[in-house]
Amino acid sequence: YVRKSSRTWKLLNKFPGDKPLPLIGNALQIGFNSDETCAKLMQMWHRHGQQTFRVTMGTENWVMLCEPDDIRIILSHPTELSKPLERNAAFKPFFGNSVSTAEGEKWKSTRKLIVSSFSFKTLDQRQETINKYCDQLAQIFDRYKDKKDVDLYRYLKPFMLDLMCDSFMGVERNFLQNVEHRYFKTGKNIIKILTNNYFNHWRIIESIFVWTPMYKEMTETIKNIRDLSQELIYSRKVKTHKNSEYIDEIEEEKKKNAAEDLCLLDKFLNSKLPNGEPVPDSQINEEISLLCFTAHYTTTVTMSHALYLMAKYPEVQQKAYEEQMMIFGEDKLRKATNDDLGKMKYLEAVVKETFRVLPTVTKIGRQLQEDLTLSDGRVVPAGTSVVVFYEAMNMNPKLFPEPSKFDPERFYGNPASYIVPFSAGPRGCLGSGYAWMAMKSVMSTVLRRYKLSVAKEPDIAYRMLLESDNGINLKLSSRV
Ligand code: HEM
Repeated sequence: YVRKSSRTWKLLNKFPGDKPLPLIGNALQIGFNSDETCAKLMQMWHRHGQQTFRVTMGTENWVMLCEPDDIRIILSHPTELSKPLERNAAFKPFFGNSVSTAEGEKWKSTRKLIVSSFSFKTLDQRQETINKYCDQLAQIFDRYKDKKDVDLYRYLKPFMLDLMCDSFMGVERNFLQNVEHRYFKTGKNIIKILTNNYFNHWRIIESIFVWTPMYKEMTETIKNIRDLSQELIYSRKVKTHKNSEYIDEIEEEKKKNAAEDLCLLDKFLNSKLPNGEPVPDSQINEEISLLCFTAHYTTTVTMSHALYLMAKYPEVQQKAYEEQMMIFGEDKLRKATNDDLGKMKYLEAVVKETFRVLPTVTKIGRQLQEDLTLSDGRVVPAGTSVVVFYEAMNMNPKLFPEPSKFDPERFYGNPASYIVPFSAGPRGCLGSGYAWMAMKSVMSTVLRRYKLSVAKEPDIAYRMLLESDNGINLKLSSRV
């Protein structure tokens, strides 16, 4: 009765949705297996007429936004920047109060510190490092060509982590030569644990959770991620403070790049707290752990899925290959320049269509501080979580006719698009430009050298990030 008569409920009731039960809300409809939650939410979307709908998770109310105009309103909002409570509770054990969770001054200053490492001028200089690791990747893939299947995740995760360490942390780690490293073994469970944390509210009750095997698994996983960050911090400190040769090198580099220092980790190490004290290593560790993990994971799964879809649809692969041949001509093995990447318009359309059918980030959200008016005049009350429900928007036949068809032509030569895979606005992704560079460079390297076919269908799981539980297994046949 209290719920029904409240102002909040009267406003929420303007959105279609299943009737929530006291205390548990819509838990019965959502189920208790978080791997099935996304599918259950999609069923709700269909059941309620493929439009924005409401869900109650325990005592929390969510409005699942599926209309592009409303998604634009929330993502471009200048002050509604807080992430949902359950999302932050899920992320904090892993990444503390780092940039993607922080709010207010802490968030602003960290974002400002990171952002200059991603300026266009800086990105240009990073292509050389990307090419260095693309060469190593091709040497590894050559061992598989015309012989056995290769799981792309197995090599693209270390590839991306090498790039993150070398390009942004100033430390060469050579994970591509050590793909069995424990970071990847435990790292593959992280998205599952985060998703369980997000949807299984009982985990917030620490006095119960700490006694479960899931808690032990989570703490071991966190330790592995944090250990790597600590190692990077230590290595960089040794390099910069103990080795005068490096100091000279860095000073030289700084002069060359003026305000745009290339090494993001140095910026963290040299930054100060509001009271003038140096930022403690534990806080830097949270930022490095977040950046290294999320950046390598999102980029890996996206490019692996795009390559898988090209293997599955040979006519798409052929068109992407022809585009590569137009750009590189006879010199098939030339290193890609930034100019070349800019010309890969069809490949770009393939990745956008991949984002649509297999959205890497499946949901993002904001916890409303004030009432929010949507494009049709309905008001979402303060305190509600508004969730950008990518899977539903991307499958809406009004926006994308024949939505289950994989058709990159939708995006080819058509810059206007409803998909926002990197989010947008004040809290949008800081690494999108870099991710595009890395993805296009890898896909260009692969497409020019090998003809791809599917070796095993992936076992796709819709979690906070979409991933395949059995990797992405392809056959590579020689093209050169
Ligand atoms: C295909 C790859 C990637 C995808 C799909 C992706 C997507 C996203 C999304 C959806 C957000 C959430 C924004 C929000 O809640 O509104 C985000 C945030 C962020 N991303 Fe990415 N990302 C990718 C790669 C990267 C890379 C390579 C980096 C860094 C090198 C990066 C750094 C960040 C940071 C720092 C934030 C937090 C921004 C903030 O809260 O202010 N991302 N990304």
